[in-house]
Amino acid sequence: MNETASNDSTESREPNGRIPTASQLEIITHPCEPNTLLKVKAGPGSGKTFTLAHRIAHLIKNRDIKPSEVLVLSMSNRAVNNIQKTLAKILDDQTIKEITVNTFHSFSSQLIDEYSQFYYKDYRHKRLMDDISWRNFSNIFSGKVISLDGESVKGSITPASLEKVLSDIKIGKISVSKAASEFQLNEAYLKLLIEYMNKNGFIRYNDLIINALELIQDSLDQLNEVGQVQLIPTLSRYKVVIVDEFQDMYHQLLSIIHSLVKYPTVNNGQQLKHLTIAGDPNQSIYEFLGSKPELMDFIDYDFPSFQICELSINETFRLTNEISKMSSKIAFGTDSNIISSKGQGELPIIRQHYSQYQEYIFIIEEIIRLIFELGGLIKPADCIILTRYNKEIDEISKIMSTIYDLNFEKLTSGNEWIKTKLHCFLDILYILNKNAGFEFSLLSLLLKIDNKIGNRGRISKLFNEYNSWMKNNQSRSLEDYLNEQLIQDSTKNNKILKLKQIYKIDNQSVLNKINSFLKSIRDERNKIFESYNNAIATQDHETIKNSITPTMILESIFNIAEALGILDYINEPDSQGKHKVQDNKQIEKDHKYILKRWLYSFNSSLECSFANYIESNKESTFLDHFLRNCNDECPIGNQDSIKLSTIHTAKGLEYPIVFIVGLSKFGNKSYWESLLTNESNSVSRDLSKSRLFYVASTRAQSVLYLGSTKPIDELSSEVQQTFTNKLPQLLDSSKLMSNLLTQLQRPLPHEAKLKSGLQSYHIFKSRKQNYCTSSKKFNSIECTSSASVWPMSNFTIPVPISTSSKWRLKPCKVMLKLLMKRC
Ligand SMILES: Nc1ncnc2c1ncn2[C@@H]1O[C@H](COP(=O)(O)OP(=O)(O)OP(=O)(O)O)[C@@H](O)[C@H]1O
Repeated sequence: MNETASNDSTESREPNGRIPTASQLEIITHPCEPNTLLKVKAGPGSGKTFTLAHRIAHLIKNRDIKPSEVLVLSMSNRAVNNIQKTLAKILDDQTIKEITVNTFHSFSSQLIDEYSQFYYKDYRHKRLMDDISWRNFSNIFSGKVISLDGESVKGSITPASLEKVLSDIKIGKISVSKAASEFQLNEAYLKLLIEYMNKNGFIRYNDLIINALELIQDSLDQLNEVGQVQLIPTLSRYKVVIVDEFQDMYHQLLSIIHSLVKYPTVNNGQQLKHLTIAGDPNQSIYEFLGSKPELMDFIDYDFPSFQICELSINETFRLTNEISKMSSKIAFGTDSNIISSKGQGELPIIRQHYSQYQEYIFIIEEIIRLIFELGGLIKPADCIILTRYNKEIDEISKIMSTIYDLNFEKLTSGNEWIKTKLHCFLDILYILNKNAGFEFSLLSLLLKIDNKIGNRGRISKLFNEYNSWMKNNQSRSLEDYLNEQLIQDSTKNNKILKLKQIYKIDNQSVLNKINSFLKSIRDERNKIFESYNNAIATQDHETIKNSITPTMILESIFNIAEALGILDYINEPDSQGKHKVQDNKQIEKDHKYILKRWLYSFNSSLECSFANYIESNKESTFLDHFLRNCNDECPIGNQDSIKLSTIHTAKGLEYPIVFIVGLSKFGNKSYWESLLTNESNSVSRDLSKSRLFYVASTRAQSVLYLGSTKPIDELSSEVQQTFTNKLPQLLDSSKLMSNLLTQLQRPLPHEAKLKSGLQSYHIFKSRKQNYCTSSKKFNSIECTSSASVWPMSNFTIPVPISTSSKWRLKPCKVMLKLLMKRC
């Protein structure tokens, strides 16, 4: 069914033809008076994001709302991108630029950056502490004697507890003195650490929301005290606040929505802003952060004086009837009341597997079959594999690279490399650019090059010495201190050198590393800024923008990392825990595959950020831009790679072909087993698991696969009615084919292409068979079929990893090769 409203809908029509339906149109055209709340509850694929984008356009075109008066917030960058993509189809570029569409965290971050200086005299530019920076901080400051501003105090606490203490103090859960007594800590030590963090502008990701809330409150307090308008201009400008993915809200985000809606609006008297929220309670999967499906109802209590209207959309544009029906039945035991605009498809597929490894192989080879058999109609990027944990993604990606040499891409909520060992690249760049808090980056890197027992104690000593030196050398940096010490060392007047005393281990080797590291920093800084200054002299905007490029940054990072001696650290696998006896060579190999993925992630992050930088009007260097935005700017994937994602990360996305990994590492049971057997009834159902399954299964546009440990006839009658265990024969199923073709908007390849695809698939199968039955080494065989037209043309037949020379190269060379290749 495609119930399309005729009159007003023509005005909301997109140039390429998507027209809002009647229920969508009711939401789009709903008024946006002050003191009103519009709640949109709708299921997966009903077009909530699509409808919100059209509503924004409608309010601007027909309701006298200026683009700059609209604030749109969501949880994830992906949701923000989706809204912007739809807006781009219906509004012009200039209008879109004036609308604020952002994630809660990024919005808060910009608010703090832009306005804190007006409200706090001694405000320092902030440095966002991601998880790894925070761990480094805890490692450096969690023990021994710390001396800050001349005071030396003793502290002794584990890094994990320190992290907890500081977070709890920050959110006001505990006072400093109470925390000190509870954790048996020196109160002065704790105070000094907090002061140090504030002085350097250190801020945790979650603190962004708290700080923004504080800023909003402080601006209102000033207004009350001073009695004159001291409002934050952006906030007082908004008249309409729109929140997508509302089912994911948790306490802090609700507080900020509350403050924003209640923030005074210029020329609007006492009236509060209009609020539109959209979400699906059945897709609430962030319980661990505090989100609850009921929040969509509880919001009414936050705005008692508001006129509230609730609307819904009962159709889905993503799911086939079969997938929609199965999802509701298996997840919640209910019939779906959603009508599919796509009509009939084929039943989802459930397959029995005997081990997790076997399931992974099945998935990969099924993707290969689908791509080959349809002559390249299906691209690798049309397929996504959904897992519960990142660990499973690592295992699948390892098999994909080692056995099949396939391209894959892991979807992450931010850029993956930031959460890995490559985080040290970020530290290098902070130092290179002398960003706020860069002395902390220096300490973090020093902790890595001196990796012997006692390194935390040595770093504390170094930090204390630097602080005493600072008494006579105000405002000079740790880098200056180290340089001064090393110059004295080279003049051999070194008996009294503090640095030498601290690093007396290792015959000078740490000192040498520090020395060459600092030199390389100076050299690379000169190179980069010389290029920038030369460009400034030309006064040509283009030349200035291109004066610091991703390639230059990569080269600098590489040179500095080499001088720092940090490549060993990057190339070394993480420790596997004492109890696991594992083959060391295997661990090393595994690490190299993962490292390859991280490097791609870093490289694409640079590329993506550079593209945004070139488009932006802001005056800054690319290095500045990258350091400010690398947490938020995530590259959009390419067509040649199969997608891998946890279910949480894939929320809000849709793919033609979806595989849900069924088997779990622990025990022989499928994680979903309670949903698939008669075990679960409406009373015993684990609703968090149900919602997670629902989110996973409703990502599928055409074909859905699920793994199980049991054969279909041993599963519940619901499973038997809503699934099949037969693999889809795409060319023989007209329903599935027409569904896929409409979905993909690509023509069916010619007969010849289909034929050669089939041929290639047979070659793949038979060579794989030979490989499996032969115990001899098998050399890499390129697929020599004439079908060189589709993306898998240079697909490599299984190669035992020992025969691959790719990773025998020196790791640093590999790194450089990979990094440069993509630039
Ligand atoms: N009126 C329409 N006509 C055609 N396609 C539509 C229409 N409305 C939405 N769609 C399409 O339906 C798909 C799902 O839309 P959208 O992502 O906005 O759904 P959603 O409700 O936000 O889903 P989820 O809750 O799963 O995140 C998109 O591909 C979108 O383009």
